[in-house]
Amino acid sequence: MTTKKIDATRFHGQELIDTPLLNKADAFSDSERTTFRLHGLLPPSVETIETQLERVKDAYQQKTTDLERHIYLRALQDTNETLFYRFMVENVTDLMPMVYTPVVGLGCQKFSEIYRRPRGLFISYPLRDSIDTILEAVSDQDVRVIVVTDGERILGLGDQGTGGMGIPIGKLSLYTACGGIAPEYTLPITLDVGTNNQERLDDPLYIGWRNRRITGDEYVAFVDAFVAAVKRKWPNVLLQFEDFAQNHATMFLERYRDQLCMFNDDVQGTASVVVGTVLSAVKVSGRPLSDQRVVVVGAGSAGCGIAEQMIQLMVEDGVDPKEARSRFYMIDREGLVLDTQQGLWPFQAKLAHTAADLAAWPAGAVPGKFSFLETVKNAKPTILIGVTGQPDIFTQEIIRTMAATVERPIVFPLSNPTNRCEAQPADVLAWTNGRAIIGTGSPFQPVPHDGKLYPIAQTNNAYIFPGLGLGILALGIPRVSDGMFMAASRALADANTGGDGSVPVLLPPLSDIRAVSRAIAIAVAKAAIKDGLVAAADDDTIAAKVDATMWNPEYRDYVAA
Ligand SMILES: NC(=O)C1=CN([C@@H]2O[C@H](COP(=O)(O)OP(=O)(O)OC[C@H]3O[C@@H](n4cnc5c(N)ncnc54)[C@H](O)[C@@H]3O)[C@@H](O)[C@H]2O)C=CC1
Ligand SMILES: CC(=O)C(=O)O
Ligand SMILES: [Mg+2]
Repeated sequence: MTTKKIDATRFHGQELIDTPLLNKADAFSDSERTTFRLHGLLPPSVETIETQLERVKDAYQQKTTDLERHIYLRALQDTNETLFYRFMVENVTDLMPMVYTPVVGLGCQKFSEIYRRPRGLFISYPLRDSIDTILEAVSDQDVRVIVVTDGERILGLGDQGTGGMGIPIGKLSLYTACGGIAPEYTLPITLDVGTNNQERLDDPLYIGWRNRRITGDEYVAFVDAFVAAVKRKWPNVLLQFEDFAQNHATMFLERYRDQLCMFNDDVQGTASVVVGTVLSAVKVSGRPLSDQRVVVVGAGSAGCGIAEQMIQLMVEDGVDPKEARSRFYMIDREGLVLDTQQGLWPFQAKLAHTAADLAAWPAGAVPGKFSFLETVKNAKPTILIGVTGQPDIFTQEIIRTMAATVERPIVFPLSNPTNRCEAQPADVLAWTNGRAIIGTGSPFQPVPHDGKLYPIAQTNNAYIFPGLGLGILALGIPRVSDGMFMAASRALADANTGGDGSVPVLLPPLSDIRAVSRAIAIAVAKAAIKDGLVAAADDDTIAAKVDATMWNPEYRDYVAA
């Protein structure tokens, strides 16, 4: 039995109904209607949330396109958050694709067109001297988690300018639906520094700052000013960077990670979910981790983050650090990343191969280079990961070449949304006669093959950040360490039951995501204690703090403040 919570509010009448965090619509009780002067503003029937949900389900089922479903859910969120989250939590597998990838991608592309009412903060460059004042606009709110983007690399869809706001809103919806973080703690922010997307600039409906992106020192100074203002206003907040362009993601991570409680989801959250899923895939493959060779296609934020955490995993498994690094082959637009390549970012250079490493390989078609296919032929990877945003680059030839030398190829085309995925799971399974062990970034239906149904593991950072955030908030962890991500990966792998073994099952079902997030939160808390970030606590205390932090979407009784 849940205890009914009582909240005090100073809002009355229409203002109370118009506040999505507090609104209960016609579920306000008779006495609340009297206290808050709601009689007459609502029809006489007093309903339960269950009855309201029936109406929501009916309305949702009337929608005929995914974009309409997205708009409907966003409108519900902007009207009655408790009801929205109840609907989400009870139907997470079906609804997550509508508020998150893949449909949020379209939501970002059409953000200005479908814009209804504001949510979160838009901090535009022309207002750069007023950031503190802008943050004051939400000073009523107890902000504990911020997701911030500048909209430059939205999923695999490139620069969406202010439309990128769909991503912080979607990510924070998952913090609540999947991780149990109270919605009142969450704040989406878009840093509007312009856009280089000409279609957006030419669109009369575009709601952003109609300017090309500011760059260089001006841009960095603006982000610095934003982070400094956040620290002043909410010194203990968790700040998640999301969908920044490659040249900024790792740079800001290094710049701020010791200054406040922050992380970059595309670099670290992605690496963490990949490591968690790889741990399960390696079990299925029957080949020990120490014996795996990995080709990562897309040497960007996600790709290099994944490689670094996987190297760490191998090292923890007993492989010599240099040897572990040598097992990774990063492919970018020019083929295999080599140390002779001009213009590598430092995080790419650390993963580059030297000519000496590859002395045994026959020369490539282009002297001094190795194409993706040539690398697959020579390196004989057991694991292939795609994070390029380029659809279909895992061709039949690539997959068949890989599968010729490995019994159970582990193939993870991880780019989002669905139309940016590097390969169709059904093709990969067909090309490998059902031998491939597959993970994708966006959801795919299970694939029928040879009389069996193969589930496709949604290897998305959404399995990690809600639980990570829950652990951080529950214990008041002040910084985010690498150890916390590794603990999250291992907790994710531990939460996987593996099914009956007839087909690869790499991740627990999304329907269990709140329990998974709880387990991740506890593991993250223990890692933070181990890393000396917070005071020691026993297991029961940690679990109790995590449970006490988890918010459930149920109506509270209100009393006047
Ligand atoms: N499944 C998940 O949880 C996540 C998936 N992703 C996906 O990964 C993709 C990349 O994200 P980031 O690494 O942040 O972007 P990024 O821009 O930092 O990196 C992408 C890299 O791919 C390279 N690339 C582009 N075309 C290529 C080609 N044909 N061959 C080889 N390399 C090529 C680019 O040069 C760049 O270095 C996006 O589509 C994103 O949706 C990102 C984060 C999480
Ligand atoms: C999932 C995610 O963070 C991305 O595709 O960017
Ligand atoms: Mg992202």
